Parts: sequence; structure tokens; C-alpha cells
Amino acid sequence: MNIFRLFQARSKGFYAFLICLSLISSLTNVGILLFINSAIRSVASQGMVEIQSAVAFFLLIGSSFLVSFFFQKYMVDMTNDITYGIELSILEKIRHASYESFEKLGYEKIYAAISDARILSRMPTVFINLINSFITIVCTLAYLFYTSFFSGLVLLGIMIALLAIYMYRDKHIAKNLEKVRDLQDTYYGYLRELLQGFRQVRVSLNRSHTLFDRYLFANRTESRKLNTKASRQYAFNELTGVYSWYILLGSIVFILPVFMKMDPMQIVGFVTAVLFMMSPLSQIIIFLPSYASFKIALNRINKIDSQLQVNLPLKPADPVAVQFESLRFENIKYSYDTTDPRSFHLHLSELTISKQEILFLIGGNGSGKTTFINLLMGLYQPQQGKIFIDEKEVSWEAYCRFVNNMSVVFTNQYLFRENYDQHDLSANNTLLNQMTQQFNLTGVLKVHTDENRVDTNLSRGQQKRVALLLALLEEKPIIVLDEWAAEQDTINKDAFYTEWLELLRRMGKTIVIVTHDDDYFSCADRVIKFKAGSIMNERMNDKVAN
Ligand SMILES: Nc1ncnc2c1ncn2[C@@H]1O[C@H](COP(=O)(O)OP(=O)(O)OP(=O)(O)O)[C@@H](O)[C@H]1O
Repeated sequence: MNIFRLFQARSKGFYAFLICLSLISSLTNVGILLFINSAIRSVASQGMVEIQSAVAFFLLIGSSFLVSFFFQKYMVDMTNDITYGIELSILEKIRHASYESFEKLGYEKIYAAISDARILSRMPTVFINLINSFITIVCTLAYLFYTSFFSGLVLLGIMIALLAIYMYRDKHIAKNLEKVRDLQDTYYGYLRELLQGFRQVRVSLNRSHTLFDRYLFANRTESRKLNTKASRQYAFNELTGVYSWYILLGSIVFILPVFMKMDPMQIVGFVTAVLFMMSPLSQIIIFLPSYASFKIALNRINKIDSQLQVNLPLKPADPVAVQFESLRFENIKYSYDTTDPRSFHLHLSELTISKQEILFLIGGNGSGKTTFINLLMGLYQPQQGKIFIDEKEVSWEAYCRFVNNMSVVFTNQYLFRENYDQHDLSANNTLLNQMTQQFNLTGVLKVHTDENRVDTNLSRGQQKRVALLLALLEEKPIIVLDEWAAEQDTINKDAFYTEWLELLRRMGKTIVIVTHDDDYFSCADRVIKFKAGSIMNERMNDKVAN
């Protein structure tokens, strides 16, 4: 979205208000200038100021204050609505984004986009100042042209020249700021490595030195250099702008009278006008770096917007088919990168999951089991193939709604701090109590009933058992577990394969498990072996075959 359309799109009257507010403020400023100059003239000619002028002056200020206050209040409300709106729309986009686009984008760019949304909150104020300054300058120039056409022309010429130089220099500075923002993105990436891999970093001096010295510090040093360079250039631009104005002021007072015949009142009027334009001019100068940072921020937000692709709009009220007899995938093809033939390809000519069966997916590392799980969970959309529910072909959208029938525990499952599933965590929940006991979580699972959440400070094995318990509380007919037992001790692992799976089946669950535990392959009804993205073989176990 274009920087100027951003606010208008969210609030129709945005620019009308902006202009009204600026007009009031700038006309007041110009009014003050006129009143002061005419007062000086009155004092010079009559030795006193007219009482009506003084009254009109204070009335002007008073009424302008009241109207400005009203508009300012309105602007503040509107600005906050809009900027928080931008932040919420980024969150909404993330919520609806496909997992593939989310995976490609990475956390750091999302964090950066959210902080960019905050930068945009300064935009209305900066624009008000700009319009304000512009109107003040135009009115003051008109006044100058009125008093002395030639001097007004000279002043206008100087101003245009100054701004042209400033804008030319600004272009180069903005490039450096863009680089700073790129460095910021990579910085967030390294920061994430540090925070997520803190333990590994903490225990290795070499790793710690390399991460800090070669990546984090190097990134910050580069960023500091560029930022300092850009800030110095901006500061220099501002200083030269202000000092050129002082030189101009000196020229009016000391040099102009040498070449032109000017009456003292004209000089006073000129000096007041020039002084009066100083602040608006510096506002215009300040606007340029702000505008550059707004543009960069908005480009980033737009980029995130285009990169986060929506593959399925979520509709909470959509009906989900709870009853199913079979789920069949036919001639499914999925590739991480369709443009690169060397990228991993998953190709399943046929794979069926039947109601209440215990299905094991096995195979070596990188054979495609997790890729299939992501596809099964509707996180990856196959580029080709058909999906059947109860032998009826369904669209991808319909399948994604069906996915709501599945609970999953991923290999690196994240235990949420809050009870987003709104499970009943009270002592009266029989399923919770029964499963806590069954999964050897008595004394381990701590429920904070007052905060309506469970404690997540647990060992990895315990966390996985809690995750399984929470998945069961979802009461969904299909349970998908990716290498769930990998972190369990022998007692829990054995109980899982030999007792809990049967118990889950008796509860009506269909269970799909990715596993490397060869000793327990016999616990499945069916074992499907993956190799290089395809099903190598499929074996029915005796217990079902009989
Ligand atoms: N996000 C990704 N982008 C590109 N390639 C990927 C991505 N994730 C996995 N792959 C590739 O896909 C292939 C299959 O990976 P997958 O995670 O499905 O294997 P797996 O059978 O689950 O292995 P493991 O037993 O080690 O968990 C691997 O060669 C991997 O390099």
C-alpha cells in the first residue's frame, strides 16, 4: 500500500482533518505575525498599540486554541486506531498465513514488521507539522512578496535551492537507512539463535566468541557505523539549513540596506518574517528523514503482507465432519521447491488411514515422514493429488476443515503458557484425572486453577506426556504423534506402546504415529515404511490380519 493511501484507506476523512488542523494552526501563526508587525508599526508611528488589535489578538489565540484542541484530540484517537489497526492486521495475516509461507519468512521479519507498525504511528503528527509548515511558509512568503516583491523572490529562490540540496543529499542517506533495516532483520535472526540456543552458546567459549564477535557484534558495529553516518549527515543537513538561514538573516540586516534603499520598518518586517519561517523550515527538513523511515517501514510491512500467503481463511463456525471411516491420499506430490528438481519430493501413490486403526509411519532420517505429517495436518498443500474422505473426493478447503478433527503432538511440541484450548482444568474433570494417573503425571502435572493454566516447567519427557494429555482433552477422533516416544524413559515408552495405544483405540481414536522404535513395531495394526519420499512397503501386523 502507498504511504499516502495508508491512512486514507482506514479513515476516509483523514486528510480532510489533517488539512483543517494544519490550516487552523498555520493561519493562527500567520495571524500572529501580522498582528505583531502591525503592532510594531503602530508603536513606531503612533507610540501605542490600538486596544482593538490587542483584544482581537487574544481572541484569535483563544479560539484557535479551543479548535486546535478539538482537532488534536480527534487526531490522537484516529492515529491510535489506525496504528493499532495496522498491527492487528499483521497479526490477522499471520493467523491466516500458510505454514509454508510462515516457515520461509521466519520470526525475525515478523518481529521487525510489528515494530515497523509502531514507527508509522508518528506519521500523522509529522504530516500535520509538514502541512502546517508549508502553509505558514506560503502565507509568510505572500506577505513578503506583498511588502517587497524583489526580496520575496530572493528569499524564495534561496529556500528552493536549500531544499534541493537537502533532498539530493537525503536520497543517499535514505539508502544507508535501508541497509540499517536489512541489518536489523539479520540481527533479529542472530538474536534468536542466541536466545533459543542459549545453553549451547553458554557452554562453548569458541561458539560464544564466534556468535558474539563475528555475528552479533559485527552486525551491530556495521549497523552503528551506517546509523552514525546517516545521523551525522542528517544533523549536518539540519545545521547547514539553520545556519544558511542565519546568514540570510544577517544579509537582510547588514548587506541588503547597502545595496537597496529600505525603510527600517521594512527591515523589521522582513526579519520577523524570516525568523518566523525558521521553525517551519526546519520542520520540512526534519520531515525528510521521517518520511524515509516511514517509507522503509511501510515497504517492510507490504513485503510481509505479500510473502505471508493465505492458503485457507479460517472460519471458526465451519462445520467439521467428526464421523469418518477412512481417509485416503491418492497420487499425492509435494515438493519444497517446485523450481528445483533436486529439492525433496514426497510422492505417495496411495495411503489410507482407517477409523480406529493404529498406524505407524517408519523410515530413515529424511525419508519424508514429517513432511507427510505436515501434509496430513493441512500445513503443507500438495501440488498434486486427490484426497478422499469415506471414498468421497474432497477439495483442499474441505480437507483443511476436516483437519479440525485431529489433535497432534509434534516432535518439538511447544507447550503453551496459557490455556488457549479452554480445557476444563478443574478437579472435576474425570478425563483429566484419569489420564493424569494413566500417563504417570500424578505429582508432575501442576494445574494453576486460579490462572486457568498448567505449569510448563517440566522435563522434555514430562512435557510430551502433558502434551499428549492435553491433546486427548481436545476430544478429537484422530491423534497424530510425531516421534512422541523419543524422549520417554523405558517404563513410559513401554506403557505407551503396549497399553496406552490400545486404551486410546478403545476410546475411539484413530492413531497415526511416526516412530523409530523398531522394538514396538508389532504394536501397530499397520506399518508403512517411507524411503526417499515414497512408500517403500506396507505391512499389516498379525493382530489385525487375524
Ligand atoms: N522446510 C524445509 N524446506 C526444505 N526442505 C525440507 C524442509 N523440511 C524438510 N526438508 C527436507 O525434506 C526431507 C524430508 O524431511 P522430513 O523431515 O520429512 O524427514 P523425516 O522422515 O521426518 O526425518 P526424521 O526421521 O529425521 O525426522 C529431508 O531431506 C529434508 O532435508
